[in-house]
Amino acid sequence: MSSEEGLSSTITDWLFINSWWLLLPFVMLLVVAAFIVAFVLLLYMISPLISPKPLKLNGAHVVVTGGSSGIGKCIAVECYRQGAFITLVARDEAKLLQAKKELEKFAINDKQVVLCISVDVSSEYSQVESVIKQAQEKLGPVDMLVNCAGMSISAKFEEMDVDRFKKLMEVNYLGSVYPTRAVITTMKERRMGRIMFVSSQAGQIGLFGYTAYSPSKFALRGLAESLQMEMKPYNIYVTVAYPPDTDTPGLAQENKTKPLETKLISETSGVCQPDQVAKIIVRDAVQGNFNSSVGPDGYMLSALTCGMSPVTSITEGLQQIVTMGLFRTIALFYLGSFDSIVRRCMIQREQSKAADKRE
Ligand SMILES: NC(=O)C1=CN([C@@H]2O[C@H](COP(=O)(O)OP(=O)(O)OC[C@H]3O[C@@H](n4cnc5c(N)ncnc54)[C@H](OP(=O)(O)O)[C@@H]3O)[C@@H](O)[C@H]2O)C=CC1
Ligand SMILES: CCCCCCCCCCCCCCCC(=O)[C@@H](N)CO
Repeated sequence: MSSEEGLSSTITDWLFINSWWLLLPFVMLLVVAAFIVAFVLLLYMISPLISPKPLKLNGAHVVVTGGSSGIGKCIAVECYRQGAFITLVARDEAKLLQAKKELEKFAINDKQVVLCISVDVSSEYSQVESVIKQAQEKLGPVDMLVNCAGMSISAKFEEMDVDRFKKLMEVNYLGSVYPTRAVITTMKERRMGRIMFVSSQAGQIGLFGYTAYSPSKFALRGLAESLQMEMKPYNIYVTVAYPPDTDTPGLAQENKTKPLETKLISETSGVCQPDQVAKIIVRDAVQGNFNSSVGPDGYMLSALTCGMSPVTSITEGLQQIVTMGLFRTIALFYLGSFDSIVRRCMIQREQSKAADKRE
């Protein structure tokens, strides 16, 4: 007797039946059930991975807060070049008009319009709501909102003016909540739209000098994740962008007071040009990608910090699964080098203080 016959006779003995083939229907049922379970599991895994339909920028109405300078201006240019109608939002009217002039050089047809609105996005919700209403009356419902208005202050925690913590939260976080709140009802009704939040690499890792800035950028991620879960059934897609240092008036301003440690640590991922950053951000927003990063460091940081954030393509999900352990290993080296920068700067400061005393 072969071992197989031996096994089937043991099972049939145990079940008190005399022929193994009587088990066949049960075995088949089991196999079918297993297939159904596997299929349902696969559907669950695949369903969040289905990519949204890209947004057509030609003829779309795009609102860009912080659109009068730096990254925001370049995002506006990028959308305008693809045929969009643009509303620029910022406080300084002269800068807005200047940006409008620059944008208009890139028109691709004579119907395109650039509207300028002067408002502080962080002051009063009612004000923001009323200017968005004006913009919608003039250029139609908003198809894409880019929340780019923001500012950065870097300093050591104990040297940061206490009111700056509140200020950065107001401008960077609430200044993104208000415009979003003002456009979302119409987007839901139309069952379409894109919301973009411009965070920062400093919204993925906390760094020396960014105790006030980083939290305001981390907050955007929490907002974006929650909002995306609410908005997905309405075909509204949320994107969070995490740019590295980018050559803008905002960065020049920040550099005036930046601690040496922050400077040295930030140099790790270099300085990008705003038009390149804007191209990547606009491409990701059009595709409805939840995550938008720039450069190899940006790619690693995003894979490493993906957590429970939504996935928008099968390749993105697979890449995260495969690379996470490797990137964590690399990250440990980065963290080691940041620690050593901080230690070296501290020793240097103490030495120069001691030398000053001796003189
Ligand atoms: N440059 C960089 O290195 C990086 C920047 N970022 C983020 O990108 C965004 C843009 O940065 P960047 O281009 O450097 O900045 P800029 O300082 O060059 O531009 C900031 C824009 O936001 C507007 N703005 C600022 N505060 C307000 C407000 N309260 N209400 C309305 N508009 C406002 C400004 O106009 P006005 O002053 O007239 O209101 C301006 O148009 C920021 O959110 C920043 O945190 C992220 C990563 C890197
Ligand atoms: C595998 C792990 C890779 C880790 C890479 C780490 C790179 C750290 C560099 C951080 C740079 C922070 C830029 C902040 C820019 C900003 O928002 C302000 N300039 C705004 O003005």
